[in-house]
Amino acid sequence: MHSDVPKQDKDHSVINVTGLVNRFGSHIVHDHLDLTLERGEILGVVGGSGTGKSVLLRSIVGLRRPNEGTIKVLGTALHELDETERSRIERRFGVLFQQGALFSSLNLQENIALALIEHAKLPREDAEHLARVKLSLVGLPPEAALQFPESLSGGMIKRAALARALALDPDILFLDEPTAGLDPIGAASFDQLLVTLRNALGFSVFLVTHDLDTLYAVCDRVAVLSQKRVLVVDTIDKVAQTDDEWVQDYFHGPRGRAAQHAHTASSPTTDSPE
Ligand SMILES: Nc1ncnc2c1ncn2[C@@H]1O[C@H](COP(=O)(O)OP(=O)(O)OP(=O)(O)O)[C@@H](O)[C@H]1O
Repeated sequence: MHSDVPKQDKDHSVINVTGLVNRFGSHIVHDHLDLTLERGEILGVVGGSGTGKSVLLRSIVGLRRPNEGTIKVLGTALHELDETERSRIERRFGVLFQQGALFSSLNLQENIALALIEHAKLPREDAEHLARVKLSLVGLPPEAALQFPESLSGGMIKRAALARALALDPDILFLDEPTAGLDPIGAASFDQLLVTLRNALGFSVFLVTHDLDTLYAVCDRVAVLSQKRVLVVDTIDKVAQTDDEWVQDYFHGPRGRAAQHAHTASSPTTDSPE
């Protein structure tokens, strides 16, 4: 599936993290961590619990100011910008947090329109029209536009949250555990949707996940966080060969082997033209 990656310009990475340090009191989470997200790629970020995946994501999207280091997003160092300039760059991000975070008092169309009214200053009618387009983009039926989050399945909520993250046509999509809580069929269908949209729209994806099936199905590269840094970042097959205890347990334990077999078995079918 990842053979379909849009053409990448290796000189134009969209995120450059250099020498990142994050600490909470005496607890050092990141110690001079470096990482790059290339234009158009889906980068999976994995690591044991507490290795700092979410803190890294929050630092990059500007929700946490790092103690040291530089984070360049789309060529600009975020933390050097004033509020107005930063929000201009941040509009080019789409973020989907683990807890979907749709407003329960708004229907789906209103949830998505809100971002368009607030940030793109669209009139309500245009915003709601565009919201319906986004909902259909993520595969939701027209009638879902008027439904409220509480009446939807977990899979539909994830899709609606993705539609909202895509509302402003982002250059970079940040996803924190997007398939958590979905059954395997719902998760596989979300993975497929993500690849389809990335191929069609060309955005870059920073994906934090524990889901091995997702890693095999969607990621062009995988970064492993360990010992306060990026231990390795490469294609999943190369990462899986890294001589590290956590990597070996993760990729070659029972779940890792099952995910790899499932991917190998499905590859010829998914890669062949329809
Ligand atoms: N606001 C905070 N105050 C203090 N410590 C924090 C704070 N946020 C995160 N941490 C600590 O930073 C470390 C990294 O947390 P983070 O949530 O990024 O881990 P993670 O890799 O995403 O873990 P998981 O896979 O379990 O979600 C943890 O030890 C956590 O307790």
